[in-house]
Amino acid sequence: MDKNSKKKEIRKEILKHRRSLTEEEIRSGSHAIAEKILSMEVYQKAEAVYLYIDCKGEASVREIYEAALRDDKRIAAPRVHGEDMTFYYIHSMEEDLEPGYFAIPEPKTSLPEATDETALLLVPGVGFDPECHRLGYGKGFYDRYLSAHPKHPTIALALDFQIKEEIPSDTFDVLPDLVVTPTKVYRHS
Ligand SMILES: Nc1nc2c(c(=O)[nH]1)N(C=O)[C@@H](CNc1ccc(C(=O)N[C@@H](CCC(=O)O)C(=O)O)cc1)CN2
Ligand SMILES: Nc1ncnc2c1ncn2[C@@H]1O[C@H](COP(=O)(O)OP(=O)(O)OP(=O)(O)O)[C@@H](O)[C@H]1O
Repeated sequence: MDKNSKKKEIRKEILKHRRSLTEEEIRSGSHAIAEKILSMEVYQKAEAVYLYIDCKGEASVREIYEAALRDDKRIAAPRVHGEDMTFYYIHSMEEDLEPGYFAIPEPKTSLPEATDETALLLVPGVGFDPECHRLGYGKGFYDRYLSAHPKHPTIALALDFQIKEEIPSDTFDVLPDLVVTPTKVYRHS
């Protein structure tokens, strides 16, 4: 099977599994992930955190968002423009977002564009492998963003079922520095 068909197959399988999760599974897994990330120096030293607005069974960034607010860090979230993604600073998930690309809440364009090139960037994903290869929705938004903004430290969040033995990789893939799950931290070699 070619690489893209293989990716499609893995994506389909993981998304199917994701739809069967309970709120409680997502909540407890996301809590364990948040505890790990919040204890890391890379979080504690970050002046800003670029997060994603989780939906449809993705690992939740809520606790990290709340901690970052308390810790007086700047917080930014992505908005899709054509093939690209721009981050905007937000103060509140309740007030600063509106429904956007595929109904994912996105920051309003009246907000200031984020300019913190060394912010800690939290990466969403559909699947990962122990070498930190990442499978997304197949549109390449994070690969393109990270190849244009290479200075961010990056941490991907995943529940354990999202880790597969091997995700086929492409030369343009930009791997996150770490993949954090409720039970493990993966770092590529
Ligand atoms: N929470 C979150 N925000 C994000 C991303 C993400 O992965 N997660 N993105 C990362 O790139 C960007 C948006 N990328 C997306 C790319 C494709 C689809 C998409 O095709 N969705 C379809 C099919 C998914 C499915 O089969 O479930 C859909 O929602 O119907 C959605 C988002 C920016 N914001
Ligand atoms: N740096 C880049 N410059 C231009 N195109 C790119 C770049 N990175 C990825 N792409 C394009 O994006 C498409 C999707 O890539 P890939 O299958 O790796 O997506 P994905 O990582 O699963 O999805 P996503 O990043 O949206 O969550 C590819 O067809 C590729 O051509």
